[in-house]
Amino acid sequence: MSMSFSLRSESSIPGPIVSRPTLSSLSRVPKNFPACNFHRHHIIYGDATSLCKRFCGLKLWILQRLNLQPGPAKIGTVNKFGGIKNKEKYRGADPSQSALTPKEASTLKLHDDFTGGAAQYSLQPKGTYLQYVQPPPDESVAGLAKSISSPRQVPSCTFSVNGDGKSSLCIAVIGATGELAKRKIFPALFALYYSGFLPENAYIVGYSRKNLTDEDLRLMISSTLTCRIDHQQNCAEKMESFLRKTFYLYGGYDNKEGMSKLDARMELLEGKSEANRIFYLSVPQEALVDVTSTLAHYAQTQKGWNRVIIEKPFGFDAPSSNQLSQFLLSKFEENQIYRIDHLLGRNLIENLTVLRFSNLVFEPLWSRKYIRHVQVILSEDSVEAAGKYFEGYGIVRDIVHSHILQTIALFAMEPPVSLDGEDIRNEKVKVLRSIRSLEPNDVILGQYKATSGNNADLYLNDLTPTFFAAALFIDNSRWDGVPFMVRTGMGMIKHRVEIRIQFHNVAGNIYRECLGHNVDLATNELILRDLPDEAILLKVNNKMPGLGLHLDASELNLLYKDKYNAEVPDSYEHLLLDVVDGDNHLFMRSDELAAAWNILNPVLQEIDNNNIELEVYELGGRGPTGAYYLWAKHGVWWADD
Ligand SMILES: NC(=O)C1=CN([C@@H]2O[C@H](COP(=O)(O)OP(=O)(O)OC[C@H]3O[C@@H](n4cnc5c(N)ncnc54)[C@H](OP(=O)(O)O)[C@@H]3O)[C@@H](O)[C@H]2O)C=CC1
Ligand SMILES: O=C1O[C@H](COP(=O)(O)O)[C@@H](O)[C@H](O)[C@H]1O
Repeated sequence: MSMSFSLRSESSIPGPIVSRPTLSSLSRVPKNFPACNFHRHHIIYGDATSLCKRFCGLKLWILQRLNLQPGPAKIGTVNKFGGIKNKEKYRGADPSQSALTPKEASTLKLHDDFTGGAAQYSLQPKGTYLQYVQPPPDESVAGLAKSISSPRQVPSCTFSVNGDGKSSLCIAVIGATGELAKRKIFPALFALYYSGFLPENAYIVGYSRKNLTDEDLRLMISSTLTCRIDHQQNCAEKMESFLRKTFYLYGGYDNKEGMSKLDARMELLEGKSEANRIFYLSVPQEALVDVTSTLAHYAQTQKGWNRVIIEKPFGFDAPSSNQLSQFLLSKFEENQIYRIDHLLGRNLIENLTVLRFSNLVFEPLWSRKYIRHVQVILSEDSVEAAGKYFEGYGIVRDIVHSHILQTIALFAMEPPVSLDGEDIRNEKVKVLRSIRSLEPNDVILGQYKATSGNNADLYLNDLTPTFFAAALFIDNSRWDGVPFMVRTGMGMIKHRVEIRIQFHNVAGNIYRECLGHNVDLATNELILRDLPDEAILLKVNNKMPGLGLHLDASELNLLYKDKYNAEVPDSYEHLLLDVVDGDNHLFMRSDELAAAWNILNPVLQEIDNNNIELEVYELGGRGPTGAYYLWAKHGVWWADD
């Protein structure tokens, strides 16, 4: 039997606007929204040598690159926007090498410098309009253009240069030709633009090494922009205007010419008013050091704040990650750095804190006194990620280090002083530092079995785990002795993301005769589910109707799709908006990163030294049987898939 209950708030929520009822969004909901006032705030079938080249080589390479960089030279001081105040200093000593001022840019024929000889702009006398002239087709993009499905032509356009005194926002997507940019970043930016979450004077500038034009980029991304089912009004128009605000520049990642061109282009768009910039570094790790150093010196604005988004993986292990962090911190202030793990942009994650800290009924139960164990489950039915950087990294580095440990930190932290990002990060890092280093015998690692019928991409080296299960313990007074059972894998039976909290039995239960050996009846369980079907479920006992006394374990069920008639925004959208807002609570700070590596280090060392055998499991199955034994060892019963 299942019961449903509805968590209706006092004021009913108006229609489609409610795209993201989360903590961090409350400060930006439209005025008519009834909200409270927050302070915003492989097994290898190949040879081991090539494996080692790939596996260890990258790590060494990164370290070498890091060591080769010139010493720390953080330039300028950070202003209240997190931006660097003294631009002259970070531009470098030779003024003749510095980037163009808007004035210089306005007199420049942008023909070659800005578009690789493809597009032309001309500045009108008063400096308010640039005329964009459609470039002739460029052979270099013929292949790319062919690959574009149903391109939406954007006509030649004019755009207004920001001259109205309002602050502007330029979002530079570095690695703009990549998969991530195409599939996730540009669509998320469009969704934010569509919903009015980007400032009026927002511009998007794609940057990469390929010789493309503005128009090429627009064609490329236009096939991936979509409007939500519940947000369809003026969709085509909005796409067009978004594309008009989108530009492309090509250049190297390691030279100041490229980054200075980027800076000049953004200055031209920004005009004279306050200008803020976000740099989304959607490039492989190999390119990160080059990009960040030149970007820090040549592409930051001094007319507002600069924020840098760094993609996973965040290093390879503790030493490489620490070095990378030190390097980044020699170029940027901590509060400028946003390390993104898009899985943390899910509704479930934000709900962890909302549920706990905005209800009276959960927080008092949130400790070892009432909670027997917690299960954190993230299984993917797909193996899509296997072809990417995943090989050589594996699931521990890819998913456990950031996503799982961050989830546990948010779940288990003490109440933060406020919703301010730093207050939350202060609490998260305490949890991470209290988590006991993982003992290899408390860990089950597995790898899905690729068979001859499978795509070659699925074959991984034998040091790449695709399944991880472990019991983690937080050695602090709140959580002492409570096992946090983690299970995450690829190529599993079901796509499932949930947190299950099982409570202790009722002491001296006067209904024990009615419970028998039914564990469901003996235990209350709170399930926070993201996939499939986002829901909050609470298992409680109740009396079945009728004569006699029969207890039934029922679920109080808040099923999101029934309750909210709104599409859940993509997690990139959520997190990008957080960056725009300067809300960094879902992004890992350097000390969190280091603490997380310390937990995993013993296991990573065993994997890297080839001391742990990966248990092979069938694709589409339930994963290694060892995980069931591990669960049993800790007295936890397996929540079935
Ligand atoms: N895709 C995903 O789902 C996920 C991605 N990530 C992270 O985001 C990054 C970007 O992802 P994705 O777009 O899929 O990656 P890509 O491999 O597609 O790289 C993105 C762009 O970076 C440039 N690039 C590629 N290799 C190099 C290199 N060796 N040196 C310099 N530039 C290079 C290319 O642009 P050009 O040649 O035009 O300069 C490419 O288009 C990944 O490396 C990873 O770190 C993290 C989690 C998931
Ligand atoms: O960050 C990652 O996420 C994907 C899963 O993302 P989703 O949005 O498709 O659920 C995962 O496959 C990949 O390994 C990881 O790096």
